[in-house]
Amino acid sequence: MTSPDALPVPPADVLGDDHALAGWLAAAAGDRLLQVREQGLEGRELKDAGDRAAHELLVALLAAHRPDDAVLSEEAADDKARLEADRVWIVDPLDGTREFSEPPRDDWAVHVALWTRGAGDGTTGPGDLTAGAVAQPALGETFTTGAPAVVPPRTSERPRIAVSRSRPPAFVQALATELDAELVPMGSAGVKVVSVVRDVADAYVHAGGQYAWDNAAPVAVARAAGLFCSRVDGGPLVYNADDVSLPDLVVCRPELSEAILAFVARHGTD
Ligand SMILES: Nc1ncnc2c1ncn2[C@@H]1O[C@H](COP(=O)(O)O)[C@@H](OP(=O)(O)O)[C@H]1O
Ligand SMILES: [Mg+2]
Repeated sequence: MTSPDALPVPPADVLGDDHALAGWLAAAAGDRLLQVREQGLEGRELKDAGDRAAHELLVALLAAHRPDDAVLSEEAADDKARLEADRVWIVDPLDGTREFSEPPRDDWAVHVALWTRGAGDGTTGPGDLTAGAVAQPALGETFTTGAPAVVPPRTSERPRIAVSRSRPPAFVQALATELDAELVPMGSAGVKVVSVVRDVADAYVHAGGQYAWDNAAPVAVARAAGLFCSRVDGGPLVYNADDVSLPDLVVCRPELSEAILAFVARHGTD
């Protein structure tokens, strides 16, 4: 257990700003995960210790600083109170748990997103994401909606598609062939989205399974940076739905969305 007196304290200017708080929370959990990685654990023990430590820290900090808000975390039961709440933090305390347990890999992340009732244009249900942050602690980087990243000019003429390292959807290989694209396998949905923000990749395409916590914060950060985000059928990404499954998405430079969605419309994702 994280004892309350071991909790880091957010600076005053962070407390009043959801964007800043999301970034500070993700970075704080990332620092905790870097400490856990130094404890000499391996394999399943290291994965479990990381998941638990980051989850407990985020839940304790949210209880301390946003006591009226609901929380949906990968590492806790979904009590559905969130469906009546006006504000819901959607967190994945450790995304890319597998890669976290394989030092010195750096492709793992902390995701913190805020969903707010009444936000959005009505296409994404009763509310939408209003703040978010993705920390990539092993790089010492945190990307937030508060200070949206400026996506640099594209350095690769040939599109680079970030794809799951352990569960790449089969259709993405055919998509890459059609677009004359290169596949870039890596762990963590957050790291793949951040790789598009950083011009390490130009698109992230996934299907076959994922949950709201895997992509909420990455999508908040990607939208703020001006990237295109949708389901693979072009439909909206809906958060804080009853069903936490959100199995597919496309995040890409805007100029690639048409070709990717057209491929999926023609060939499906089987
Ligand atoms: N087919 C699938 N079904 C369920 N979850 C999936 C999945 N493919 C990827 N994910 C989840 O999405 C996150 C990123 O996966 P990947 O690294 O393979 O791209 C991981 O989250 P966690 O590490 O939080 O479990 C992983 O569990
Ligand atoms: Mg995850």
